[in-house]
Order: sequence, then structure tokens, then C-alpha cells
Amino acid sequence: MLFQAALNLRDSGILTTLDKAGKQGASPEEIAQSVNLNHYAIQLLLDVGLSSRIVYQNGERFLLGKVGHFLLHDKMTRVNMDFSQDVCYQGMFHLNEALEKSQPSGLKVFGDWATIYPALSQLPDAAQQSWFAFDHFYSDAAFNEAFRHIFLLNPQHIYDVGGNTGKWAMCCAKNDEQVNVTILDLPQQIALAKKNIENAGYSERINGYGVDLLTADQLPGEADVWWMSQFLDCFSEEQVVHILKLIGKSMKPDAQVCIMEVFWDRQPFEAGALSLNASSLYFTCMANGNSRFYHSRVLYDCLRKAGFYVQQDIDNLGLGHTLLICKRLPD
Ligand SMILES: C[S@@+](CC[C@H](N)C(=O)[O-])C[C@H]1O[C@@H](n2cnc3c(N)ncnc32)[C@H](O)[C@@H]1O
Repeated sequence: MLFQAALNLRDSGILTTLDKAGKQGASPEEIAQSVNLNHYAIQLLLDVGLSSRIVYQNGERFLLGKVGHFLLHDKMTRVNMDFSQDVCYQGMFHLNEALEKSQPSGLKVFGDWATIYPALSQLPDAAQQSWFAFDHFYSDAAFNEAFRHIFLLNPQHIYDVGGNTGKWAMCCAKNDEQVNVTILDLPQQIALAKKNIENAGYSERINGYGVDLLTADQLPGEADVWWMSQFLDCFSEEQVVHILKLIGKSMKPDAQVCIMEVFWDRQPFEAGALSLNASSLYFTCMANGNSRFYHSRVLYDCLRKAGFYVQQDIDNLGLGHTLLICKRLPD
């Protein structure tokens, strides 16, 4: 209820009105002139905001507090709140069923799919926008830094596994005029990515390969770098091992597998770990029922089981991302 109240304080314009009022603050009557709510609703939201320390009060006037300031202006907070509201909130009611069945039971609020991934291109507008804004906010922040490490490997051809809308592929093509990139993703997703790539003018060097990594027997094998960003967290531990083994048997022996992930144990701030563990419930209830943001030890274990070792382990890219550069163990 507090989350919904905070969202309504933000979306009704009350926080914006208080922000504009500055140190003077505003009375409920003054706020009523710029928001579309009656006196009862404004007063109630202000009182909840007061108790939640989103706003504070000086005499009859209300002022924006620090928490309110961040709810209004901080991009990460906005992206997180919109994702919670538009993608997760309704479906989370079904968490107990999801936990019991290992199925994303909350996804039924949007339609009838086994996982959220083939549904991404068909979600209701607000859910789709908030999903992509959330995904891109976190991975985009790390792409430029990660790029510097990847290009020291001097790749000629990169496979972007789970390349989504093509953002990493385009980042590579923009920063290196020679490199070719192939996006491997579900066919529905490749169709979306292709449009973005055409619009950006990179169709000659960026291709798409539609594939379901869980059912494919073999993958193409030209790449010298296999890139996976925020991808393996979409799968259970058994599926991660399966995908890594599939890549292992398809790749050139000297190719490198580069995994960029957010691990909850590698966060520089405790709030980051809390946020990741809580966000894992999205995977449980909405995405697939069986994956999560992992502890780094779990992924190391999967890599070992699939026949890989970690050559480089680089923390704190972007907003708490880790880059693992891996090679296949000799046969
Ligand atoms: C969380 S997004 C990662 C996006 C992107 N790599 C980034 O860093 O922003 C996961 C991607 O994996 C793809 N995906 C999920 N399941 C898949 C499967 N079974 N086979 C192939 N791709 C899959 C989804 O379509 C989606 O584009």
C-alpha cells in the first residue's frame, strides 16, 4: 500500500508541485490547484507521505523530503518503480503458486505464455516500455566500460547471445569499424532487433540468427567472442549448464565466452544486494519460474560443469555488473 501511495504521490503531480514550491512548501489548497485530485485524496496522500518521510511539514505547509526528491528525479528509482508497477505488481499476487509450481504463475495477468521471453513483443504498452527501460538502464550503463575489455581481445566476429533489441551489437559496430556481430535470440526478438539495426544503418555488419537456446542441438561457430549480457540469469542452473555446453561444443576451441552479469554478492552497496534478491522474485513469478540473479559462486560452478574456466573476473562495471572472460578447458 505504501508503494502504491508513493507512486500516486509521484504520478498525481503532488511531488512535482512541492518540488516547484521549494523551501516555501505548499498548502493542500495550493496543491489542489495544480493536481487533479480532491481535498480528501490530497490530504490522505500527504499524510501517508509524511509518515513515510517522502514529504515533511512546516506549519500548514508541506515540503518535498529527500526521499520524495529521489522518487521524482532519480532515473534508477523511476525505472525500478515503473518496472515494479507495470510488469510485476499485479502478477506478484500469484507468488505462492509460482514458488510451488516453479512456473511464472503471475504472467497470466498478461496472457497465456510459458515464459515472458516470447511475449516481450506482445506485452501491453506500459509493461513492454517499463520492461525494456529496466533492462536497458542496467545493461547500457555497463556496455561502454565492458567494450574496452572485450576489444582488447581483438574480436573479428562477436555472437551476442540473447542480444534483445541489438543495443550491444550496435555499441560494438559503432566503436569498431571492422567487427561483425551476429545476434542469437528467439525469432520474435530478432524481428524487433532487425528494425532497430536497419534504422541505425548497421545491417551490413550486424545479422540476426533466430534460435531457441534451450532446444537447439547445434549453433553456428564462426565467432571468436561469445557475448552474454544479463542473459544467463534468465535460466535455471541446469539450463545454464545446458546452454554453456551447447556453446562449448559449437565454438572454435580458442574462442572466448564473455559473460556480463549482476551477482548479488558482488554489489558495492548492501542496497544493491537487497534490490537484486528482491528483483529475483520477478523471475520466479513473471519471467520463467526457475531463474534468478545468482551468487557468483553458482555461475562459477555452472561454468566448471560445462567445461569452462574463468580467465578474467572484473567487478564494478556500470551499476554493479561483473564481467567473466572464460575459455574452454582443454579436452
Ligand atoms: C534480459 S534479456 C538480455 C538483454 C541484453 N542482452 C542486455 O544486456 O540488455 C534476455 C534475452 O534473452 C532472450 N532469450 C530468453 N530465452 C531465450 C531462449 N530460450 N533462446 C534464445 N534467447 C532467449 C530474450 O528474448 C531476451 O532478448
